[in-house]
Amino acid sequence: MNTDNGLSHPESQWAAPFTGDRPVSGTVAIPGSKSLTNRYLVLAALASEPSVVHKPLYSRDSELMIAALQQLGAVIEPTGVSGPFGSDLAITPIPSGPAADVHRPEPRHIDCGLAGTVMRFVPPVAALLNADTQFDGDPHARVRPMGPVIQGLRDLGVTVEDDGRGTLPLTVSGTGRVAGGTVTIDASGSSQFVSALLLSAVRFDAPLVLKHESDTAGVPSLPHVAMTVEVLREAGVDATRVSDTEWRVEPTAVPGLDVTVEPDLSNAGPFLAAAMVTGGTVSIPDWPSHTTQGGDHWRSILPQFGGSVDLIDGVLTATGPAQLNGVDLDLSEAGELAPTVAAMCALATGPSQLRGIAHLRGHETDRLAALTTEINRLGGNAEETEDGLIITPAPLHGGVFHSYEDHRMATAGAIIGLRIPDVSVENIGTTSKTLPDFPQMWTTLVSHDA
Ligand SMILES: O=C(O)C1=C[C@@H](OP(=O)(O)O)[C@@H](O)[C@H](O)C1
Ligand SMILES: C=C(OP(=O)(O)O)C(=O)O
Repeated sequence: MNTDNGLSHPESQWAAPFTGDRPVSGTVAIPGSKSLTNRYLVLAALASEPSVVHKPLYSRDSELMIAALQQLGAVIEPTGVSGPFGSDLAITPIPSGPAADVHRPEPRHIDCGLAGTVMRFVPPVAALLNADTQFDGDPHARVRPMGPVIQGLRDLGVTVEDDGRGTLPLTVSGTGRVAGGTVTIDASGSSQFVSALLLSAVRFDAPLVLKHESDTAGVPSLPHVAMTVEVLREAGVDATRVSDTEWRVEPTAVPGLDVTVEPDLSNAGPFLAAAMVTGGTVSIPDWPSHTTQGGDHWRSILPQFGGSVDLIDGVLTATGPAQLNGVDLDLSEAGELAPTVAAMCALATGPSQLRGIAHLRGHETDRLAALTTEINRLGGNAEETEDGLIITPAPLHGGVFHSYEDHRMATAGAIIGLRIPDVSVENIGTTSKTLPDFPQMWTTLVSHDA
């Protein structure tokens, strides 16, 4: 069995651990949610008092968010109180008020990496400063859609310059204030366009009424918008979901936050899938009894593959079936689970159809194309539809599973490698986007004798 954690050579191929017929069983503690960590950081930076975020995620996406907010004037430091995944964070907010800088400072530069939360959530924060802020990121970040954030800010009176493609790179020229008002955007490409404007609206001059209008589709990943509204409301902000196409946020002097980040339930997915595809049993502690994370959908998804799921005293336990069923799933509410689901479908005994995820073409990579190519490269039978994938059982064989700089592609390859010998994942280090310890955690779980 391979025990190289792959981190020493992040560009190399990582031999995925293969278990043969042995069930994978064990307990895996999962670090904090990317989505909650980055929302809390943004809101803490916009608050009117210092905040503490307990159990934050430490990963490339959250570190990019910390660096971005520091560029804009927030002070973010470890408190010195540490848990298993790192220190809690103390955040002193960005100084508020119009023209906080008497002399307009030199332009600031923000690296978004490939983080959707950074490239979407931070430009509206920059709009609140009396400064120019330039945003850019990884090569693939330059094709992820940004148009509705740009248009929304322009409709609010903010000057945003891009090269006309509606993507990074772009420059936000803030004046120190954003008026607020009613704005309509097409958020069918990403729920993050909605969350971005709602979060910064706490510091707008007047209430924000944000509407979604589209000829093609509704807002995907609605639980993530619900998460934004809940994070705002828990912080004392008057934020309202009027409908699935309209939200309202009142400007509020946000008191300091004292919040604890839940484990990342989407990142629990590959470990639960390990139980599912090998007929094993995997438990995840600290599963929240109430959550807005889309990853809570595992509780309804895994039984459709034939597995069983129990949530007892905050521990979620999944047990895999003798043979995986195919599934027919609308994943529009939880598209970020799709690569993990697709890996299970590729190992299932019946055909599967995944629907409602056309917007995955704008994720870290075009995930529908990437999953189709990589599953078929290993002998599988996957095809793209207009809004998803059809995956039909076919005998798989070993080979290289390419990750396209996408953490969830890399973990999908690892799942398939549990059951198919000689699968290598190219650039397993890309899992550092949200789960830097993935290779070590995976190897530890898979090597564990139940
Ligand atoms: O707001 C967030 O934290 C996220 C929203 C979703 O984006 P999309 O609506 O673009 O799928 C999700 O897929 C992404 O991983 C995180
Ligand atoms: C789509 C994802 O990330 P991002 O926040 O970069 O959009 C994801 O993590 O699956």
